[in-house]
Amino acid sequence: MAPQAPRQIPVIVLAGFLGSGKTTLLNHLLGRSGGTRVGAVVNDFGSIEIDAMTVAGQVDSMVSLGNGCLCCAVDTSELDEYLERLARPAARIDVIVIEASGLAEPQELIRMILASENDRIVYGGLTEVVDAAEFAATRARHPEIDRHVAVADLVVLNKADRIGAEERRSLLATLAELSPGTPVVPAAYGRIDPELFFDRKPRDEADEAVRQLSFEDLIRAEADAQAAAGGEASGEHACDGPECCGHGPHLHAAYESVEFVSDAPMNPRRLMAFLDSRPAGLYRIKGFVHFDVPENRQKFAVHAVGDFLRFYPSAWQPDEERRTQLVLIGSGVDAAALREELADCRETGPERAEPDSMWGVLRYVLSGDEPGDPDGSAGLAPAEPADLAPVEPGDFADPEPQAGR
Ligand SMILES: Nc1nc2c(ncn2[C@@H]2O[C@H](COP(=O)(O)OP(=O)(O)OP(=O)(O)O)[C@@H](O)[C@H]2O)c(=O)[nH]1
Repeated sequence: MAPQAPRQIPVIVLAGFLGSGKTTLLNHLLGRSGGTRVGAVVNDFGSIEIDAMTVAGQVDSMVSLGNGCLCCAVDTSELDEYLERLARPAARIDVIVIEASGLAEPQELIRMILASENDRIVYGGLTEVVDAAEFAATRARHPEIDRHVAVADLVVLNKADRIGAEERRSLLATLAELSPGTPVVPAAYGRIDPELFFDRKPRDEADEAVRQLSFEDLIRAEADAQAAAGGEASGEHACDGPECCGHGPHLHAAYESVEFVSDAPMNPRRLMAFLDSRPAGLYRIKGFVHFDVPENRQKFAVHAVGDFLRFYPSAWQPDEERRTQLVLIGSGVDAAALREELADCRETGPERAEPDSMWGVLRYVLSGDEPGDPDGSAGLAPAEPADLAPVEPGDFADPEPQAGR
């Protein structure tokens, strides 16, 4: 009897602009993977690997890559090494998910996976997560996003809880136009059916409009782009700069990340003043905050995406160092000034902040009726759509949150 060819492990790329909900979706899938063993490559744009910390502990095997976008930070052979680690038979992984940074070029990742010499893996498709509340503004700033949607095999219209029926209809029509024939799944908190992700049915090869891009397609696309740019095409991707791929600057060329770490606790009022006045270019903030305020000594995960701001309290692990770790990602931001402003938010004296100093923070915490973080990872993936905590009139000395925040 001829030996059976080993089953190939699908490698799925999970992409989407900054803060669209990739980690939330991945956590949802990991919590519901059943017997499917998932390996993950998690790529953080900043050098503090917040996403990796959030996913760790849930995934069966993980490789984390910080400080840059996968599309430029590694080449095919390096990515191959990471995939090799996850695909080794001893790990018994069924599917590998690459969570790209919110600024990565998915096409470059696909190209690298298709060029992989590892015969235990096979490209499994691109899932593009779209932030329903931010998509229109993001497209206006970055028309390149259209290209990402166009090459997707599955589009998740996430944060559907943040938009109305009319906007939802209009977004679905736009997405259908950008990626004809591609399934679009509206979701809140990335709660899609795991079957959709792990067990995707092969596309109908006869249907040109909806079929998955092949390596030849990508080579051809690259050749066309290179020819248009007056250069030579090559099969191997060796990205050496923002303009190198022939289709305009990579998204991350316009962004920088600023990291902030403090062992001293943060003063809640000063931190809220910083967050409420954050510059428009500072699109994304994520991380964990340590407040040493009586009754509020939990670990507070914080997320800002555009105008959106939320805190998610959870318990510190017994052996976890209580410290603040933040990554701020923006365009045209003054990194030194941001670091200085954050340093000024630290508690300096021996006196402790009063419990009522937390009110400004607690306004951005999900209400007590919410099931909260289902996996205990960092409060990043509430199991239900969320409202802000109910606020009694006159409860707070500070003004109400601004619209959208
Ligand atoms: N209202 C609402 N918030 C969501 C939804 N999905 C995710 N979020 C919140 O959006 C914020 C960002 O989510 P993440 O999953 O960290 O986004 P991401 O795409 O991994 O972010 P980057 O890796 O920085 O690009 C968090 O506060 C999430 O709780 C959703 O469907 N609705």
